[in-house]
Parts: sequence; C-alpha cells; structure tokens
Amino acid sequence: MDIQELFQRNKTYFRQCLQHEFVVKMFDGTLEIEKYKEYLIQDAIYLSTFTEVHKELIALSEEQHKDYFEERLRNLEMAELEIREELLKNLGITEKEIQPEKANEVTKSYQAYLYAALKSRNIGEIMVSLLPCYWIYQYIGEKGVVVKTKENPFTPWIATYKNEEYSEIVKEHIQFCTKYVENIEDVAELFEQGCKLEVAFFDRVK
Ligand SMILES: Cc1ncc(CO)c(N)n1
Repeated sequence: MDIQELFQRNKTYFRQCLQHEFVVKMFDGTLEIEKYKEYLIQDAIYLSTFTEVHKELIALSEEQHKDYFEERLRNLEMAELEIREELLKNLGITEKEIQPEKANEVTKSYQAYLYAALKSRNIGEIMVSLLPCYWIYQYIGEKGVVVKTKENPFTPWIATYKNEEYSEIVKEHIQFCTKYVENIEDVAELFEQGCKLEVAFFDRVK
C-alpha cells in the first residue's frame, strides 16, 4: 500500500486537526481548563478502548511479532496512559467521571469504529483503524508551535506527542500497515472515517 497516497487523500483532516481551535488554544496556552478537562475525560474513556485493541493485537499477531506488540502495549501504558493519569489526578478528575457510561456520542462512535475493525479479525484493518489516532497526533506534535512555553499548562499534553520516540512508534506502526495491507482501497474508507472521527472528537469538546 502506498502510504503517502493515503496521507494525500486525507491531509485536509490532518490540517483541520492541527488548525483546530481546541488544538491552537492548547499550543498558545489559552484553552479554558474546563474544556481541557472535558476532553481529558472523554479521551480517558476512549483510551481504554484503544488499549483493549492493543491487547487484542497481541493475541492476533503472528508468533514472530508478539514481542513487538507486547512492547507496544507496555510503551502505551508507561508513556501516554501514565501521563494522562497524572493529568487527570492534578485536575481533580475522579475514577467516577471516566466511567464508560459518561462517553459522549462522538466517543461512542469512535469506540464503535474501533470495535468494528476488531471484529474483522484482520490485523491490517485493525492497525489502520488505529492509524489516524497515532498519525494525526504525531502530526500535531511535530507541526504545532508552542507559544508561552513556560507558563503553558498544556505542555505535558503536547510533550507526549512532540518527541522523537513517539514519532518512531508511529513510523513503525505505518510500516506494519504497509506490510499488512496490499491494496489502499481495502482500507481507504476505514482510514477516512477514522480521520473524520479525530476532527469530530475535537469539535465536540471545543
Ligand atoms: C481521540 C484521540 N486520538 C488520538 C490520540 C493519541 O493517542 C488520543 N489520545 N485520542
């Protein structure tokens, strides 16, 4: 699969996310904390499904890749999830607030999208269903320009995605997608749908 072609077809969604009011306000430090909280709550719910998909990937992967997917899960738990846990705690967000039944309609759609891909049992499709998530956040991290670094309360969020290690993980994820998916048309719709959900996720909390 030609991954650049997939990007070209969907770059408007990448840009929409990067230029999204919610994201711009994080980078310039002006986002209202209430909106940040709402986003983090929804994202914690989303990320628990995202983690479940990673666990399934270990089960579904070929023997020679199991170690790799186990490492990916560990990395997710030690990096992104740990940082998020700290952010939730610092903002006084409790376990009760991140229960699955608190999911808004976009979070629910995103979860349903991931579960549908999971149901296909096709590792290429499952990897592609995770791809907009990884790739768009990596794009935001790479391209976003931080204003007022010192007093910007959103620096920990930004730093999760604005780093070499995260970019490396995304690169490897992309390599797996290209290895597992031969024909772009098999996943074009799935990928576009995921990109749209990323935009909708920010729209819903802005
Ligand atoms: C909705 C969403 N997309 C992507 C990421 C990056 O993992 C995230 N945390 N949340």
